[in-house]
Amino acid sequence: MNGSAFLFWAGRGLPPGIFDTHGMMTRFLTSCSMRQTQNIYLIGPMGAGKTTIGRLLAKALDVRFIDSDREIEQRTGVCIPMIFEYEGEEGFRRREAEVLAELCSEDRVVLATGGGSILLAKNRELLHERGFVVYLQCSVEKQLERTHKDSNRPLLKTENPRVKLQELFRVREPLYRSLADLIVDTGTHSSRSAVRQILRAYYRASANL
Ligand SMILES: Nc1ncnc2c1ncn2[C@@H]1O[C@H](COP(=O)(O)OP(=O)(O)OP(=O)(O)O)[C@@H](O)[C@H]1O
Ligand SMILES: O=C(O)C1=C[C@@H](O)[C@@H](O)[C@H](O)C1
Ligand SMILES: [Mg+2]
Repeated sequence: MNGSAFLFWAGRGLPPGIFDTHGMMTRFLTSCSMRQTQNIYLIGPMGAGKTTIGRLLAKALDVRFIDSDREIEQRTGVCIPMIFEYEGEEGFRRREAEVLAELCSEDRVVLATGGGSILLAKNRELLHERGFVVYLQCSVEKQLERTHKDSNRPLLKTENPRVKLQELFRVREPLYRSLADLIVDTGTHSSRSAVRQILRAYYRASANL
């Protein structure tokens, strides 16, 4: 293992319980093993659990958690639906790319990205370069279940959110997959179980360097 501290928990040993992975399915892609990184970036569709799992993961690693959607809201002082209303999706994507570029310059962070952040090639490149990328995956049915009470997702303010989510899935799923160092199904696993899978795979990837 390279002596420079590229592991969050370098020198501290493994976080307790991360091998406690009974019954979990992990698809581990080794492409990241050539890159040194101190960051974990969560990608995936709305309601997949990026914010929820990201918080838990950062806590387990004792590193900073950043949610790019919240960061955009804090910087602009308005909520995401309002940005969509005044500047359209294009305006939002511009802001998102700016914020992402800044957040990707940080080290030792767990970053929950916006569901559409992978649409721009420059964002995908940055995420790939600077972090261990985890695709949190779940079915459209699960997404609907998890998002139906929340009005903070402008793309779902439509007559038929199911159709919208299916359309987004068709376009985005190949992009999420192509970028992922690890894919975790949050539809069938609890948040805590997802965190354990991520820690285990990240540790393995780092140990392969
Ligand atoms: N296994 C699970 N993993 C993650 N979240 C879950 C799980 N089961 C239920 N949830 C719930 O799903 C809801 C949506 O999760 P969350 O807001 O973290 O998704 P998100 O990916 O950040 O969505 P968005 O892209 O819209 O910000 C939360 O209320 C969370 O508690
Ligand atoms: O899937 C999307 O395009 C979005 C997901 C959210 O995280 C927000 O970034 C915004 O609502 C757009
Ligand atoms: Mg979120």
